[in-house]
Amino acid sequence: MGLLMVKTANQSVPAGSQIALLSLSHLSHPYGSFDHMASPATAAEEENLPQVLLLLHPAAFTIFGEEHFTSAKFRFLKAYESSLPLDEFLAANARSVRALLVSAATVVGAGILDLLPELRVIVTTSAGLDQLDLAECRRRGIRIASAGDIYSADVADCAVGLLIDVLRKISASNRYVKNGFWASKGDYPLGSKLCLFQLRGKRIGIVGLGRIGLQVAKRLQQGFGCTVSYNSRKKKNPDQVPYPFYQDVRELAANSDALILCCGLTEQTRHAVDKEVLAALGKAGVIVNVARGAVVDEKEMVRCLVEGEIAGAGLDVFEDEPVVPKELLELDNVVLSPHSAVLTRESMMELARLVVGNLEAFFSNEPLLSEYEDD
Ligand SMILES: O=CC(=O)O
Repeated sequence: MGLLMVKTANQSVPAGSQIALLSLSHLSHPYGSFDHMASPATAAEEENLPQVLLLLHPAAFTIFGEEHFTSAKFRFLKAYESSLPLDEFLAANARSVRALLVSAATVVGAGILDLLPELRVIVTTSAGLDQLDLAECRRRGIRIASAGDIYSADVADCAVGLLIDVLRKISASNRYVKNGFWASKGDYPLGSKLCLFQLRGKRIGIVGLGRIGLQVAKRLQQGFGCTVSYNSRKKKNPDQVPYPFYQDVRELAANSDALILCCGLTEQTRHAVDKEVLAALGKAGVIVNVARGAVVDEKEMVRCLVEGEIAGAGLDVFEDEPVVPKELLELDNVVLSPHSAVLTRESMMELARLVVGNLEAFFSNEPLLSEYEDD
């Protein structure tokens, strides 16, 4: 058994016998010390450890520091260290791998799973699971451990930050001052298009009231005096979640000043925010997306922003990352971040612990720490 490391996204990846698939693209920062990690086994001991197949961007993993993922209970099988194409590597080296470590950028479909017949667990560094073929995993009895709740507060903070920035034009004003325009052109222009909006009292529509959505709701209601409504797969128990529920995203948009997208990407939520929803949100409406780019029909959203059919957008995610529609780069009513809502030093440190903890639990036949369960 073992962990297999595989390259992701635009990179070719070799395949093997014991692989954990992981794309640690969001671990590429210095995150400090990891005193919690077990001391590495000796070379001889390590040879006998189960392998975890690691499918990830090798540079990201190296920069993050492999030492943070050390365990006396497993070792990584790094597909990217092989010159073989991924499928050949997997076929030759990973057939007995039972655990796979991946990230949000590592697409795992039936093709890869076919090459890993012994695979029993996928540990992903992501909260979202849209990169995994969940139905295939279920069918094959492969368990999944995600980042669970680790990022929720950070993503909620980011969503609120993006909303405030769009309404108050913080980034745009920052550019204005730094470009020397305050001195050369006078006060920041507050014409009809560039006006600043108040956050207090705004009607917030949250799409996806899970762990992240609930934290966004709490921040905006309790901290900023906003009213909150939501759309979700199912209506929540009103005793626990008192916010008004809208079954239809279009109706939610029609009753909101800002729509904040916090849902997972599924066949049901793909392009859930379409032309009609954007029209319902209207000229004074703002979109904030910390979910997945494809939850919005991006082309339509860009058109609405350019033509002033919605007021602004705060976007951490895009349909074709890292490609960002060039029209958005010009707009002062649009604030962009590079899918970095989860990236804090603290959450990355917690993530390393969780990843190692999940894999150790798996190899010790103990319950996973953050197992995903279908509902
Ligand atoms: O977007 C990031 C994640 O799903 O973890």
